[in-house]
Amino acid sequence: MNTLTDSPRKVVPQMAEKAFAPLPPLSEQEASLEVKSLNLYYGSKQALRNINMVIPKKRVVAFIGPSGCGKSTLLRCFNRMNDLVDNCRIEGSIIHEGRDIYAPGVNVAQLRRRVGMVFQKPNPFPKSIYENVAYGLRLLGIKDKAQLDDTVERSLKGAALWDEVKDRLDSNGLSLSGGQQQRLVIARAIALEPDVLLLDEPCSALDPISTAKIEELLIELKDRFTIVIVTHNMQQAARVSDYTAYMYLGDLIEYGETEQIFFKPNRSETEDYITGRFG
Ligand SMILES: Nc1ncnc2c1ncn2[C@@H]1O[C@H](COP(=O)(O)OP(=O)(O)OP(=O)(O)O)[C@@H](O)[C@H]1O
Repeated sequence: MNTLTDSPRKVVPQMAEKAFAPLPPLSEQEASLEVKSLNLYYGSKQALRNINMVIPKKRVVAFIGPSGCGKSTLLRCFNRMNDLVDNCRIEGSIIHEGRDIYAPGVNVAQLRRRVGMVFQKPNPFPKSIYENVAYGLRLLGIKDKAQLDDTVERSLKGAALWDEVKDRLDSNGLSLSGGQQQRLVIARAIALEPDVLLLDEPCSALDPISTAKIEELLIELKDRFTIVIVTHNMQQAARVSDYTAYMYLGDLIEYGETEQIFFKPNRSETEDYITGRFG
């Protein structure tokens, strides 16, 4: 039985063991990702400590915390990007669609199609706008022109970029502005119809107007996708996320509804960070 899809249940965010007060249930949402007793080491250095959390479906979850606290490391665990790091060792499990993504035999390429990723610096391929979006579909063997055209258009519309590029789909993706490039990369990711989108500081290289467009886009996209975003910008976390996780030195210090984390944190460490007394 697929426990995630067959048995709707309350999703209760679990906190680091040393967290003081239990949080109320997040909602009646189903879980998209469930992290269980996750420890991660780079060589002998432990970068994540006993992380337990549930990421609910079709919500935006933000990871915040000072530099080096493990936000990107945790994000990269969700599509096994840390597998690419030589001396990285992981203990514990992450359940996605009822399966531990770290179990033997998991097809990592397939996992990465279901759990797409957008990086800090926009990284379009040096190809046309059209081919950037069609790229993953072609890798899947899709050749039908009408199907490709349709998916490219839907994905560019989904990424709020269609109106700006529909007359120049043959132009190189690298000719777009930084903000447009980031939306192109999002279009490329959603063309594969993932169920989770991971974003690692997607706006840190963008101007405020482009940032605002991406933020609006994320709020629209959560109707279709589960979104996990790492951000240094606390206002951004407050604006776009439903749930916020505060991390410090590899620990998940507090995780809960964004409003609660920002206005009524349970932990003094969270409050110190949110109010700028620390970090
Ligand atoms: N490939 C790696 N090899 C060794 N140590 C690493 C590697 N990547 C990250 N680390 C270390 O793991 C810890 C967590 O890093 P991570 O990049 O996840 O933090 P972060 O919270 O995302 O930081 P930032 O906000 O600065 O991006 C840091 O101490 C970092 O130096």
